[in-house]
Amino acid sequence: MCSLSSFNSICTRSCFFGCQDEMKYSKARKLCVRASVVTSIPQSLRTEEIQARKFEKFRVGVLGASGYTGSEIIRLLANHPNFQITMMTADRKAGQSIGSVFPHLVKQDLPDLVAVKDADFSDVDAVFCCLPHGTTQEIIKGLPSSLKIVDLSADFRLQDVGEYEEWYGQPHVAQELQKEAVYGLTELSRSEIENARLIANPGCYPTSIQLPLVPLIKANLIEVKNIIIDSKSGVSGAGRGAKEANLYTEIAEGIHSYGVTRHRHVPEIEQGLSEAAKSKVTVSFTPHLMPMSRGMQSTIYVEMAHGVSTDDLYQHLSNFYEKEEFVIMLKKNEVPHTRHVRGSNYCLMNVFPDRIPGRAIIISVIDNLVKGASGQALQNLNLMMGIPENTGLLTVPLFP
Ligand SMILES: NC(=O)C1=CN([C@@H]2O[C@H](COP(=O)(O)OP(=O)(O)OC[C@H]3O[C@@H](n4cnc5c(N)ncnc54)[C@H](OP(=O)(O)O)[C@@H]3O)[C@@H](O)[C@H]2O)C=CC1
Ligand SMILES: CC(=O)N[C@@H](CCC(=O)OP(=O)(O)O)C(=O)O
Repeated sequence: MCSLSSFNSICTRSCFFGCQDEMKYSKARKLCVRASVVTSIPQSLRTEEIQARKFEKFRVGVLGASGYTGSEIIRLLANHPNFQITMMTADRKAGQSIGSVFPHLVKQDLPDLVAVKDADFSDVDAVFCCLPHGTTQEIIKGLPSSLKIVDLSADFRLQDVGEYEEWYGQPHVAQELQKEAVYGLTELSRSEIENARLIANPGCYPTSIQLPLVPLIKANLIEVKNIIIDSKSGVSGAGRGAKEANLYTEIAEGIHSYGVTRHRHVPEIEQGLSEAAKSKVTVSFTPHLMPMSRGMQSTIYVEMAHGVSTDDLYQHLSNFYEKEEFVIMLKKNEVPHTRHVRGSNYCLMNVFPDRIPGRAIIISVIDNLVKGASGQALQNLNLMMGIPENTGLLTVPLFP
């Protein structure tokens, strides 16, 4: 018979099937889920909890289903074996069917969009909250305390409420919930996410930046001063709402910087890097808008610690992410392309030596709507519900 200690290393089908003895279900489930990065657990274990609750799947609500991240949640859940969308909300588009708002989703058998005030939260186990910041806190604070929530907005990402109020220019009206929220950068906080009720899903730029930098900072391989980050995003990052600045004529055939020195993601990036460094880290961060619908690249210029080479950075990141499903170090010298992650939950990265001795250039790419938003949100909800983290997320990128 297999023991708990043998589970700790790797969960294989054969070891699991031998393990029918006195092991506690929840502990086994957590260990298996952690190991699911390597291999998946048997369906029977996952469905046991669902069957015990007398319905086939966990019932999920999508708040803000008529927006871009909401529609990505719907797309990803279309083939998810354990989640069923039972409620979807919209604001201006309340009352409409999802097929009329998003024709590519017309074949999904889903309820019509309702206004949040008309949504029945007693009928769902978990919600994805895909609403604008500000609106989100107001709505989440009124939800039943039993609900699991993955919030894609920025409302619960900053631990320091004063910093939130300064950068977002509005008061925080759900400060108790802020204390409960867990920052959901999945690969870096698995155990906290598994036990969380409310996840603050990271911003797209902070995801692409922290995935390479946090492991390097924790290992003292790079200096934390003089970090320069140049990021580029597709236009879907700005949401579906009509804005003059996002018209085709304003975006096509050119690129431009925005939020120079004052983008709202600066405190979020600095919060994550400072926690890794255990000291205050400040960065130079400039985002750019690209004439593409989705995709994001961060090019990061760093100074290496004394005696450290780019090979050391490469080796450390390769080892750190070796067993991860979604974070991939490319072969040496291969350049990450946003086109190679479109529609997928992957983050591709690589490290290059700068011409200036002692400096390195790190490049990471994600799809802003997937690993930068809805894909990571689903990764987190899978973990929170005890489902293998990659479920519903093994979509192959769209190419070309
Ligand atoms: N787009 C991206 O790449 C990323 C976005 N995020 C964050 O995720 C959240 C959603 O983003 P995204 O999907 O792009 O945004 P969209 O603008 O595309 O969608 C917003 C959604 O919220 C609804 N909504 C707007 N105002 C209200 C309100 N007052 N009350 C209730 N519902 C409302 C809209 O309904 P209707 O359309 O019917 O008016 C729509 O369904 C935002 O907080 C964003 O910052 C995070 C990471 C990446
Ligand atoms: C291209 C574009 O406009 N991108 C958005 C970032 C999207 C995002 O992650 O926003 P939240 O932090 O608000 O969730 C922006 O720069 O505001």
